[in-house]
Amino acid sequence: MPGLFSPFELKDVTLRNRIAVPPMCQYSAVDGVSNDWHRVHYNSLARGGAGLVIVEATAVSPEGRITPGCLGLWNDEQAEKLAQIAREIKAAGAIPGIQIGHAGRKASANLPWEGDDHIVKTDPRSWETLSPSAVAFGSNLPQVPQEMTLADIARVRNDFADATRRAREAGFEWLELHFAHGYLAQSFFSVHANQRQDQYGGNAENRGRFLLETLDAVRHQWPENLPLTARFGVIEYDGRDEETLSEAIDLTKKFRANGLDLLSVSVGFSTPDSNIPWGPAFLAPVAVRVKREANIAVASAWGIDAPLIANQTIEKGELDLVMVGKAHLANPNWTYQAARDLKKEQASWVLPAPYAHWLDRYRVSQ
Ligand SMILES: Cc1cc2c(cc1C)N(C[C@H](O)[C@H](O)[C@H](O)COP(=O)(O)O)c1[nH]c(=O)[nH]c(=O)c1N2
Ligand SMILES: CC(=O)[C@H]1CCCN(Cc2ccccc2)C1
Repeated sequence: MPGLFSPFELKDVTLRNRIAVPPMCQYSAVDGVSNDWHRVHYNSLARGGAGLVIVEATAVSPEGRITPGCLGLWNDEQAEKLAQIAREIKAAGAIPGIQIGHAGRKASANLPWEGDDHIVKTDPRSWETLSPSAVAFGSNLPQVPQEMTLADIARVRNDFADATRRAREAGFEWLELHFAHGYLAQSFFSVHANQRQDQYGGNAENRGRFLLETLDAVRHQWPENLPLTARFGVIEYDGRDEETLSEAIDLTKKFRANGLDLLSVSVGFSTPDSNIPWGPAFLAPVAVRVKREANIAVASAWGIDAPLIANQTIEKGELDLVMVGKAHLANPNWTYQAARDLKKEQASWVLPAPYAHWLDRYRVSQ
């Protein structure tokens, strides 16, 4: 059986295969509440056969959203609606995951297809953004954020803990902290964004403090028997990569010692002046290095959407989980297609009976 279709056990959770749908914002919420768009979207992905479906970046507070269309988990109405999605993902045979985060200085932005830039301050939809320091990201996100006070830091940390409790009560079985992509937690770790002089800034230990403290607050709310994971930007492609990677691996070892079960390895996106080597599976070698040096289970994404390559990364023991993003937007049944490409004929292994029964028996086309 191809490694890609072998089960994956982590704590008390077993994924039916090594394929995950990573979080992908839908920018379709109102006041952070999910609706039928999200229900149909996540149901179709779960029915497509992936082992794990992670609900998109869900903000721990209103100002933590990237755009006004982002999901939130700061109130009970949002949690109730998301609970239905968690139930439906599970009913389709996938594990329901959710990513929680805070957008930091990248918040208060227009939808990607409506500019992907900061909402002008005179627009009533805009809000003040927060970050470790009053340093703007730049480029399409020029707004200078407010430097967080120690009280702000404590509040946001508690928001993460509250959102974790709601995620658990909503029935999610896999939690991913958004510590990547230039958002708030990544900004604390970033030398570009964090110029604080207090215990949250300066050396790598201080720049990792917010992430570790948040992990600790979350761990006390999340069940010991369910996977607690984080997506973390371990490299910026900003000319400082060896240092960033080394610091990131050290911090990942601390994450693991403090209860993290898996790291979803990603890019920092902390500066517009980066030189990302876009290409098929470009990040896989970095993920392998994190896995080996930090000795933690890893998932990775970024162009790992050719079944043969995806299968290879699992069979060579490089990755534990492959995250297939945009390819799932093009084809929610990507997992079934991968099973066919890898000559794993039994569709019933990846599709629900109403589809698989007929595909197993009466497929006339190739
Ligand atoms: C529309 C959309 C929306 C999102 C994303 C991407 C896209 C295309 N990505 C990144 C995504 O999870 C994945 O890491 C990248 O797309 C790279 O993987 P692929 O090359 O697409 O398989 C993303 N990542 C994340 O950690 N949280 C998120 O909510 C989102 N949202
Ligand atoms: C929320 C989040 O992490 C997402 C939002 C959309 C852009 N994502 C990052 C991305 C950059 C380039 C291509 C695809 C994805 C990050």
